Amino acid sequence: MVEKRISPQSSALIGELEVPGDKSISHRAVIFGSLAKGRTKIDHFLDGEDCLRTVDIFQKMGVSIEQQGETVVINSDGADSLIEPKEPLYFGNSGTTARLMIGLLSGLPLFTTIYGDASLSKRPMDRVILPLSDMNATIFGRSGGKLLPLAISGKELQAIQYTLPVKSAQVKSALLLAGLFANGETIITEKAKTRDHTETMLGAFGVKLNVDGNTIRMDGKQSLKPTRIYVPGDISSAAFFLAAAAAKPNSSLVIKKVGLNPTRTGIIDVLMQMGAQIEIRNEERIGGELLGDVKISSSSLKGIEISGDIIPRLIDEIPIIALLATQAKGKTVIKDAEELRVKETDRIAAVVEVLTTLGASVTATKDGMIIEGSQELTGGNISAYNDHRMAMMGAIASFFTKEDIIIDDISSIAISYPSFFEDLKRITTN
Ligand SMILES: O=C(O)C1=C[C@@H](OP(=O)(O)O)[C@@H](O)[C@H](O)C1
Ligand SMILES: C=C(OP(=O)(O)O)C(=O)O
Repeated sequence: MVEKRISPQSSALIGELEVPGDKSISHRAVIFGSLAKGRTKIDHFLDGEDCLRTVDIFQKMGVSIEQQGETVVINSDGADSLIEPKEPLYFGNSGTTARLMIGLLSGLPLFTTIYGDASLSKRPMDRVILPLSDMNATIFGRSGGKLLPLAISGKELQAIQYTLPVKSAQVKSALLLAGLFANGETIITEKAKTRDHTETMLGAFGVKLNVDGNTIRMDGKQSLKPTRIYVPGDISSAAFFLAAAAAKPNSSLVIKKVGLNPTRTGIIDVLMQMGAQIEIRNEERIGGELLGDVKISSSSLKGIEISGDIIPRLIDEIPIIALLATQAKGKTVIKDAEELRVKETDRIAAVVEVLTTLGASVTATKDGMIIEGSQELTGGNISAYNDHRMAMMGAIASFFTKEDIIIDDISSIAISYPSFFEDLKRITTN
């Protein structure tokens, strides 16, 4: 446990910053690089705990991966060369590693057992196991096959046509990874578009797939060709500073080379709708992914309703959006976000608890929350619930409190943003 006391921050957020690489893209780069025969180099990789779990798993299956900070070099003999790990594979806190790897391991001729930390062991895995079972996968798990630990007896799978009942890029990606090694054509339809990094990166690794609206079609038995990947800055990490700068008077901040994939920019749309001043500059596309510089200046903000198809485009940003809403004029209503209940912690309950402790008026609903605006925040003892996004939201709250904030444990921040406090220091003056 690493407790942290943060005094009220009077400084505005000023300057330029590049945030670490995108977590979702970093995971996928390691997975696809390990499946491709040859050398894949990844630049601006996220050196965070979740992505290091994915690296470790492929090393345990015999892939040569050299990782030094933000540079990763993978030399693989391809998917056929992966060896059966002698020990159970540990997925730590990472839902993305778990869901994607369950999909992949189901279709490879290996027996594996997998487990995670206390948080991951509570998160639902049946959302991937059920469609994989339809593909003929053999997976056994705790709690009637719903929870980790799992045992997977990988084998040849049969492609399926599937409409995702949950709006989840992890489920979509798990099925695409299983589909890569299956017989036949995998057809996946989503009700709302979720992050499409898997589809984009499969294309960069030479896999042929067809995306038509919300439907993806991909033939199985395709092989991947190695490539070079540049990982854009993680907009989900940038979101903490963008939100702080939007509301803290006299702020002017530029986040450079941040990922601007439209399936991830719900936070930019929300900030604009709330009245933030935002400019996007220097847009470019690398490896199919859009990135650019985002300039934000403080302004007076208003509360809005956030619901429907935008939710998957900002799902991980809801804790920081909720904090921001306490500083806007009027009410903010968040709906259709029941997925928050099955993240690292129940993020609806956690956000409401933390903001209430800080003196805000927030009500939980079954699929979101209602946040009153123009709230003066006090300070006090809060829990991070062992959840990186809750810990960073708590730290940013110090820009708006009158008293110190004491966060029970900030160690989870290393999951997605190990240099969070150093970066925060660079853009503030106190
Ligand atoms: O595919 C991914 O990389 C992710 C998808 C989202 O989860 P769901 O697929 O559960 O919505 C997101 O919350 C998570 O941080 C990363
Ligand atoms: C939900 C998250 O990640 P994961 O599902 O990979 O644990 C997150 O990073 O906010």
